[in-house]
Amino acid sequence: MRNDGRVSESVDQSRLYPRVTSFRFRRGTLTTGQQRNWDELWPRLGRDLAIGTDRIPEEPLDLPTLFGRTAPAVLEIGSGTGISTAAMATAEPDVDVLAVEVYKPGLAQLLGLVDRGGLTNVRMVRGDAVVVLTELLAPESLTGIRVFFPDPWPKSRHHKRRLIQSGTLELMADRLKPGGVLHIATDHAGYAEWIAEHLATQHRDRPHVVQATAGAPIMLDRPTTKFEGRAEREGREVNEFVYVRPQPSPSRPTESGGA
Ligand SMILES: C[S@@+](CC[C@H](N)C(=O)[O-])C[C@H]1O[C@@H](n2cnc3c(N)ncnc32)[C@H](O)[C@@H]1O
Repeated sequence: MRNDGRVSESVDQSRLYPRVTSFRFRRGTLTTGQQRNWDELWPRLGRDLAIGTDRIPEEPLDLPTLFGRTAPAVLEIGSGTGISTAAMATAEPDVDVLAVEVYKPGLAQLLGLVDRGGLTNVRMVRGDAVVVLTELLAPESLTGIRVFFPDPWPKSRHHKRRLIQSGTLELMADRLKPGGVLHIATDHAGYAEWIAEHLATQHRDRPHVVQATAGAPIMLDRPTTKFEGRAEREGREVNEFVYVRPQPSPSRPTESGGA
């Protein structure tokens, strides 16, 4: 597809495109209240991305301008109905949250939660999170990335649609600041195995994440969403992955003692 130079050279583009999307379009009608929220709030809080192969590249986001301040920023991929987004943004007012979702009624619900909660630290994008990562966000711009209950695409022939792939992991790692956290949760055993395998086989000489061993710079407590509640009732284990982008290793002194 494109590479206009904005994408960090360290991310292997050939592993991202061509790609199939990790979502399927779902029709969704807004309730009257949601439509009112959409009309009133979306122009201020949300941004629509074009979808399709013939679209023109998106303008990159300037996070301080978007949020009106400079603060640690978290990207939540596939925010669904925004339950976790709103709860975590409420609990962490000093952190800015960018929620990306393709499902319009979910975003409309989140708009309502943001409005009722008086939240000033949430912004939304309607579109493909891979486009957001590739075109809108700069390398080392995020303190966290949350991927809660990504669609598991359980059939083997659909595994290529899973959001977590080597290329997307590398892209996520590239967009994280050193020390930034990638937090993934899934209730699907097969997807958990897949994620663990992909995390374990990252190229260590390319942007990557490693298992977190110390405290994280953002909260890790999630509220129970619809997906987690159902998993609990049905006896499925929720697997959680908390990984961080390592700090660059300090340059070794040369033999003459210089840096
Ligand atoms: C299974 S739901 C989980 C929703 C929410 N995270 C939760 O825990 O309730 C997965 C969501 O991810 C969204 N999604 C999947 N791939 C996406 C992508 N590439 N960009 C944006 N949203 C995506 C889907 O539309 C769906 O709403």
